[in-house]
Amino acid sequence: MFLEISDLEVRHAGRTRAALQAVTLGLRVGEVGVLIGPSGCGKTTLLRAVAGLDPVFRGEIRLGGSVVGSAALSVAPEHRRVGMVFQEHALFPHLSVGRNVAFGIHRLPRARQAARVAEMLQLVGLAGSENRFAHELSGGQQQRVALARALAPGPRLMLLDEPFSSLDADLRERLAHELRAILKAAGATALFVTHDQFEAFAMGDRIGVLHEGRLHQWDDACTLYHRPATRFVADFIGHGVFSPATLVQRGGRVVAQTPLGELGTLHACPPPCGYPGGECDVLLRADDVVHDAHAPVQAQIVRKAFRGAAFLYTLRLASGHTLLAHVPSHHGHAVGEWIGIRAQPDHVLTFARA
Ligand SMILES: Nc1ncnc2c1ncn2[C@@H]1O[C@H](COP(=O)(O)OP(=O)(O)OP(=O)(O)O)[C@@H](O)[C@H]1O
Repeated sequence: MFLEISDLEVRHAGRTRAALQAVTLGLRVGEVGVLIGPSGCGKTTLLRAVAGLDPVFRGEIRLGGSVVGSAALSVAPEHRRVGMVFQEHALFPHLSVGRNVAFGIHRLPRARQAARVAEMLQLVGLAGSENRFAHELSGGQQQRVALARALAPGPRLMLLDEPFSSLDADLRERLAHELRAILKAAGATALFVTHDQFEAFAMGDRIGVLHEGRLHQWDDACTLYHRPATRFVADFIGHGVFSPATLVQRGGRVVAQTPLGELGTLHACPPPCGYPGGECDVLLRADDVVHDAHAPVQAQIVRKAFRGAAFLYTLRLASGHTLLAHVPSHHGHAVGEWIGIRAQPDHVLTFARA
């Protein structure tokens, strides 16, 4: 691993609760890692600890095999060779784009500086913009200049803290894909913070879900979605609801009795004895619940949200349980209408009752 964080604990002065606890993760050279989680979960603190801006209380941070941060040792931020891009673009408005990008490489001979600036601007899609001024650029262009500036000194690791949060949704999504391509072209290893899971999925080779200072899971997007390690991750990633279920053994297989009927394809499902009396909750995502006019179970549409090809329906069963379903948008059901629904999950995820 190139970046290795083990059992990291970070505490802020005057706070009783640790901002980060027992965080362990690793990134290989050239990988992009993304941290997501609700506001205050510790994302920025983790980046700041890696940069050397917040002290380590317990555990270790290693870069390229050497410890850069522990309770006993802290390599100064400027000696970690880490590049940073933060929310606000923080370009120098009175300097040209070229001078901004050259900021971290002013010790190089002028000709080499100019060549490196041109190379970085080419990489971020702003070739030939050296003489423009920061205030003449759009928000997205300014962020790309900030990225070029951070990449110019050839950092070993790039840290990006919600660099697109001030931009509109469309531009953000496009830039997330572009940024990934730029980081890959530069061969950069990067750790990126966002609270937007679509951005995380677009960017990350590995994604970490943080909650109240603890890392619940560190995995690729597919595993995170299909095999959430905890109830919190299951809830945070993707649209879904927990539905009460009773697991029962029937012959050689386990079935889950739910308000939507019996679910029988329980991949990697624990035996009923895994929960007291087989009573647990199953996660039903909006994609797992389909509209079927012939289904015996009926649900009332409580809310509809247009999502392009599909509507996201919030449904209520006669039992009072709530469900979510993606229903193709050519169906013209009205709010209040009762429709037939069926569960067809690929696999069923079970959790202990909250
Ligand atoms: N300098 C500080 N002094 C004291 N407490 C702090 C300091 N910085 C952060 N905290 C606290 O540490 C916890 C983690 O904060 P952090 O900024 O890392 O969260 P975050 O996930 O980046 O949040 P957001 O998404 O809102 O930026 C929060 O409870 C926060 O209030």
